Amino acid sequence: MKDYAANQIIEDISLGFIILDDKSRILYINQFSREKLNCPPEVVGQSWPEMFPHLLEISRLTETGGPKTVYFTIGQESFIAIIQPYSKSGASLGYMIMLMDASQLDEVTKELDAYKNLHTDLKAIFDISYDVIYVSDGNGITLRVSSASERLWGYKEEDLVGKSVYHLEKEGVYSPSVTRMVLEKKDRVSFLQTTKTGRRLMVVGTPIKDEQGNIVRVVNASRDITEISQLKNELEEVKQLTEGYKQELMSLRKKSEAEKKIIYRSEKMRRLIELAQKVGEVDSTVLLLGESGVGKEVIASYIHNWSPRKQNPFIILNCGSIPEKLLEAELFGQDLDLVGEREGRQIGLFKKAKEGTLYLDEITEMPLSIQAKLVGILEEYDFANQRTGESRVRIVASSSKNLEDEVKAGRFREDLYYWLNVIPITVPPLRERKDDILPLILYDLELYNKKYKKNKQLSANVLEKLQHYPWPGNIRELHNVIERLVVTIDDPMISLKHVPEYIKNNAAEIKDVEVHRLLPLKEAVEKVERDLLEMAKVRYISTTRMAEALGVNQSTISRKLQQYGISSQLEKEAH
Ligand SMILES: Nc1ncnc2c1ncn2[C@@H]1O[C@H](COP(=O)(O)OP(=O)(O)OP(=O)(O)O)[C@@H](O)[C@H]1O
Repeated sequence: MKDYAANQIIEDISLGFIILDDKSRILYINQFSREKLNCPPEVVGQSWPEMFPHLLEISRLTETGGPKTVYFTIGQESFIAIIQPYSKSGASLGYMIMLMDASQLDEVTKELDAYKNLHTDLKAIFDISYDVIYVSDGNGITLRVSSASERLWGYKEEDLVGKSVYHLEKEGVYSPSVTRMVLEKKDRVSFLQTTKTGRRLMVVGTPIKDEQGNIVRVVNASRDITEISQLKNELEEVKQLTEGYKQELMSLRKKSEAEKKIIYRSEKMRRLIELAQKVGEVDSTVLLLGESGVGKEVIASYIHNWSPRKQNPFIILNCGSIPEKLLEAELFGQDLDLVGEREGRQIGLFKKAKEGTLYLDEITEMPLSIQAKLVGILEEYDFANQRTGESRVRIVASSSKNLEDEVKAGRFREDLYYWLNVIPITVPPLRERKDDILPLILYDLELYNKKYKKNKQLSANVLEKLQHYPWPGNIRELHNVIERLVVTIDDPMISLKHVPEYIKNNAAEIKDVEVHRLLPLKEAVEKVERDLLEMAKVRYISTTRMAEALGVNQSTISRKLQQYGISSQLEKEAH
């Protein structure tokens, strides 16, 4: 084992080992060398330069003395030879040559070349980049800066490399330092920055972390958006101007429409209009409730036109008709990524409505995520208002659903409900203010006659039917029915036969007192009494209930039922 060790190892290892004497004769050559150099069997004692004339390089080196390293190839293989002279007491005794397979080194060399190329490419990118690319280490020491730094900040790469970003920030080279912020936040940071040279930059700083999560590099890219920003501002100004004109036009049109169009005669509506006028004078948030088509939007517009805000925009946003993402963008603004959340918000409708009124129609249709953001804005407004007393957009919201039910069902945020429910106004359905029906019909008849250049009349019977119909779609339905009659009927006089069946059938159900001919008063009163009792009998199960509905006492009902010979069975049940 002992003997084996020294000789055999040298013989067997994958390294070449050759010893030459001072005359360059081969004294020893191991297995690896013999194989790789294709030696003939009798090689020991032969002259190295004669045996291997193709390895002249090595022969020549052996003549020059000191240790040398040579790179050479034989066929497809490449080798490195280290030539080491050996001597004793100053006299040269010969040379030792070590041979190594250089194929592995080839790989390393290739990789090194690839890195060199990559470095050249990166440097080129760095230097031609329009953005400033800024690389620092985990301690904030500047490692590299692209040449755009001179154009954007007025500092060359050599002014910055090697310096701490904390120091450069203090010196005011840039402020704030995005690297510092990334190192503090340990996360990506982006913001807008104006440089000392007046450039507007969009800065994005990204941490590069090692496997343990430690920041090893911070890479920042700062893009010059001065021109874009100027263009954007100009565009925004133009947009605002256009929006302003549009709103002005709209509100002018709306104003005249609203003033013309609020048709009413009922006491309920008179009181509601009075309330709307009072509400118009203050800034409180209004919640308009009522069935679809009752005129909530008309009232909202009336409130706006009655308010000191009437010169400012009245903006309507139907929360149910726009997809969620678009609704969010409409309300709070777009380009959140580009301009940052706060600026983004201000471009939305809240900014557009300025000191006007924002009408949020069908507020219950607003997705919960947007409701949350709206609450945030209302809180901000409230805070700003308390602080500065500054007047902001006034919010009028509407709902045709019962908001409390929506809150209970978890579809509407309770806090938003309280924010909005400051002044609730319920617009009653048309069937609860029948006095308004006739003026509305006559108004529409005139409107559509004019619009379609017709001269239609409605017969007394038709007017009567229409007044007795419950109008589940309220004023919107009434508009549609009158428009359809005016457009589709050829006869100049629209009579009952032209009225849709569903109207006639439903109108009959809620018949009021009808008089078709002159008759003695006593007889008429009796007829009405009988009809009323018949109707009440169908609807109520006891004479007590009937008495309540007809506003008399129960004994009167019993007596009258007897008088007119109407079922006495009911009376018995009632007792
Ligand atoms: N008092 C009124 N006089 C004349 N027209 C009216 C009146 N009230 C409402 N209208 C008209 O009826 C239609 C429906 O009104 P509006 O859109 O204001 O109802 P709404 O309650 O807001 O409906 P929705 O809940 O479906 O949005 C509109 O064309 C409106 O101009």
